[in-house]
Amino acid sequence: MDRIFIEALEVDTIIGVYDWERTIHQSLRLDLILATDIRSAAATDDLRLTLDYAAICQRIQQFADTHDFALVETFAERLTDCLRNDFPISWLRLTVRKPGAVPSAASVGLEITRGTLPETHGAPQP
Ligand SMILES: Nc1nc2c(c(=O)[nH]1)N=C([C@H](O)[C@@H](O)CO)CN2
Repeated sequence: MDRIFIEALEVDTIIGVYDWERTIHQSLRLDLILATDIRSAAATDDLRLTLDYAAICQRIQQFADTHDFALVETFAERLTDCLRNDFPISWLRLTVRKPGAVPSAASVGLEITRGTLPETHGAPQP
């Protein structure tokens, strides 16, 4: 299975559990890996036959603009549902980082993996 990736996408949103976080916008930094089969798009040179990473980035910022959550967990899970609903994504790995949330840490956040990899019959891959 081939994979399309998006690295270090910065999105602004309202996110956080504390009262002061409910009144400001903060940046999240996202990495995505999206499983797909690029062969038909490559054979025909046709964007419609692959996952359009620009359209996916645009959808992510639109999602961030129209939702506000307390937890990065909720943001990640709901964004994943949204992307899998709007694009033909059978499997994805999403990393969400919240820069500056813990000043003494280089980074905090989470990574989730959802869906199945067709050619591996659902077995997880690194
Ligand atoms: N597992 C999580 N822990 C924490 C979260 C979170 O979203 N998931 N959020 C916060 C605060 O909002 C923090 O980012 C503010 O600095 C604390 N812990």
